[in-house]
Amino acid sequence: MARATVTMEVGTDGVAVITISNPPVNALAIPIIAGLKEKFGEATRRNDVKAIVLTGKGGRFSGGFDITVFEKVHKTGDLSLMPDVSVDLVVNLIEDSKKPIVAAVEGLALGGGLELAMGCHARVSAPRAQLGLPELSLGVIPGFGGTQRLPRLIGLSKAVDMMLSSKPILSEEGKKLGLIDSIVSSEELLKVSRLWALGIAERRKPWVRSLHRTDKIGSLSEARDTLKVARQKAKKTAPNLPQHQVCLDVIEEGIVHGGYSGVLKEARDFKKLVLSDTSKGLVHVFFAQRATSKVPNVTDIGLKPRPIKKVAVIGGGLMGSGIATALILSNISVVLKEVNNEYLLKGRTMIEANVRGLVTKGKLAWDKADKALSLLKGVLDYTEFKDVDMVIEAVIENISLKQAIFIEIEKVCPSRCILASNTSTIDLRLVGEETSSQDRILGAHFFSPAHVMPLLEIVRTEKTSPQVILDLMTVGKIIKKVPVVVGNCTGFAVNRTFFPYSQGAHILANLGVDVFRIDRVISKFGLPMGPFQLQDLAGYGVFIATAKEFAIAFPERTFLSPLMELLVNSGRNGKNNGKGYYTYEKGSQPKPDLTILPIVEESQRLANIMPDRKPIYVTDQEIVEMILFPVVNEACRVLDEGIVVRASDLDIASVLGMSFPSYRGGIVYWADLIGPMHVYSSLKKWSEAYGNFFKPSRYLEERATKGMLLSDPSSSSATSRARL
Ligand SMILES: C[C@H](O)CC(=O)SCCNC(=O)CCNC(=O)[C@H](O)C(C)(C)COP(=O)(O)OP(=O)(O)OC[C@H]1O[C@@H](n2cnc3c(N)ncnc32)[C@H](O)[C@@H]1OP(=O)(O)O
Repeated sequence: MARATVTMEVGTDGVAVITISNPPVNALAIPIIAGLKEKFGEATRRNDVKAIVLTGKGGRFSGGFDITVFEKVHKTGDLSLMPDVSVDLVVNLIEDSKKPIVAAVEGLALGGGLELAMGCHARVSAPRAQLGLPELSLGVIPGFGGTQRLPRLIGLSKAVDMMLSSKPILSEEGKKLGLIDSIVSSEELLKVSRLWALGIAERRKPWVRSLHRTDKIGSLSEARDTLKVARQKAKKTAPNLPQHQVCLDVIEEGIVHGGYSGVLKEARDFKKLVLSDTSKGLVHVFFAQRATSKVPNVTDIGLKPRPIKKVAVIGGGLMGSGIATALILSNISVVLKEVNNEYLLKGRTMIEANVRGLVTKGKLAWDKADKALSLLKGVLDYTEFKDVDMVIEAVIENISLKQAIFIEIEKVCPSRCILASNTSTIDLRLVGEETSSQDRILGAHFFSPAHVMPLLEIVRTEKTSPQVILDLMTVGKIIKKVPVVVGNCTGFAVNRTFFPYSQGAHILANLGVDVFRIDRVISKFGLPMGPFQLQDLAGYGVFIATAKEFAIAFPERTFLSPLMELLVNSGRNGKNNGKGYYTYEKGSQPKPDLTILPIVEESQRLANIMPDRKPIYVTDQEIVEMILFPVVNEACRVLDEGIVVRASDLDIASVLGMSFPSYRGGIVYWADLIGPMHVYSSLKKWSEAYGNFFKPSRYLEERATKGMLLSDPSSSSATSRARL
């Protein structure tokens, strides 16, 4: 591994260039911070140095403070691992330096990286550098003075927006806003930055200390109004995220009592937030997402991904058209195959609507939309398949139809072509059973809407070759998905793990708990909607079909709720026909439909699971746990069976595929934080009262009783509980 170093070279012009080197993103690791303190100290003392330029090696300024240090703090609880950077380095050694310092920015300056740059007296940037303060997405606030300097450089409103959204801007926008002083080509970056620094030393250019500026902040009352609006918005959009309100409070402190006072409060509050569960969860998700790229015996055996330029999608329904949209948006040619012109037209219309929708939302430029659509070709036969690199079959969930398609595509596609199925339920061994191409067959399980949802579950069988898995992982990344490689089983990793989610909700409803209360409690926990509203959205057909599938695979733990069929019989089909648990009218929020209550009562009568025929009493916390602990239990079985490479893959899959709140770290992480023993003993109690659906799995029982975490690798010992 390359060493983290800070170097300094002093030129004959009297400019010291201090360079951060810590590949791949020049993260500000502890040795880098120590190195910066040392070099800035030295440059300040040396008589031959007139001015200083700060830059990053390898075309990237810095990706910010080293997030692995947060991880260490989370594991140990030891805050002393956090170095004092904000005052010691950024205020004392950089901003208050007697020698001018210019940041030469290229590639990216994020978090602490941008904060260092803002402490400098000017910033020169190469084109299209990413500038941002994404700390809130890690559960903290900017901690090197960013909450104070960004508003002073670009104005309060835009600064609040950048911090609360965690989204970066490009240097071109930064120039317009005043964050960047000049944009020059990469080749000229250092030369211009040196001249700029000398220009400041010779008083030809302004010597600006950002923390002392007030001109962009406006009056106190204007600032308070802006912050009030931001607070109200954050309460609605991020109700469970304390860092949003803290960030606004810290900004306000600086506006009322001055930048330095703001910097001090920032440092204090930053340290409190680092230890929060929110930060633990979000930092875990950051690394969990990156870990999915590492698949043993696939990504570590020297294989190179093969280029995938042309993909055939079979089936232009909701999934097929979404998948085709994702591909063409990333410059991959698509042949869309349907069985007749009518269906083909429908598919094409959906794809066009997807693409135009992005344009309307301002997420895609018109010319890019046209370019993407020009990559789509509709066909009714297999002629075009002769030179495709990959096929993704996305027809209805019918085994014999899929088998027939795979026999056909094996014949017409080149022998190197990857044969993927988007099935969400069917065993992939069956899909390719009658072909002799099982080494190139795998699942490409997208989540609906496929051009929006970020997860791609890649399902391999024992026969799928590592090369084919690597190729699909690479395509997944090209089309901006997060590919997670999983094993083959009913429902694969995500649907299998979350199957008990709606089952648990139905058990509670049949035990007499109000369905609308269940939805409210689950939304408050952080899922975008409750289980019943989700059923309305997905349509009851999907629910009934998957319940049947799981009832066959896992009969001992499937609860057959009469409710769904009663709803269908009463003419309801959820959002599809505007009538479900809720009523749906265009332009307004779904409203609870109280006329379903007699239907729920009928279901309760038929299910007959209430003890003494009386509704049970549960707290809100019990509702969350009775719905989500069975999910944890199934996750344990998935781990036990080796369906995922590592526990954190299930975390990322739950966050990206099921919208489990990222700030809770994913389903397994959340359970580990609560404690496996509590999960186990609760399930055991409920299984005794309400049956096998809740029965703890062997894996959960073993881990809980041995004091291990659910995420511990099999060989870990009880001592690892101290990790959380
Ligand atoms: C006190 C301060 O205010 C607090 C902070 O600064 S907190 C940090 C703020 N910075 C961030 O949040 C940026 C986080 N990083 C990113 O968003 C992205 O990594 C990036 C945009 C910089 C680069 O993206 P990309 O090129 O796709 O590479 P990506 O795979 O994400 O990262 C490459 C490697 O660098 C690591 N990395 C990236 N940023 C890191 C950081 N700030 N600290 C430690 N490691 C980091 C990743 O974990 C990954 O490691 P791996 O190869 O072992 O898996």
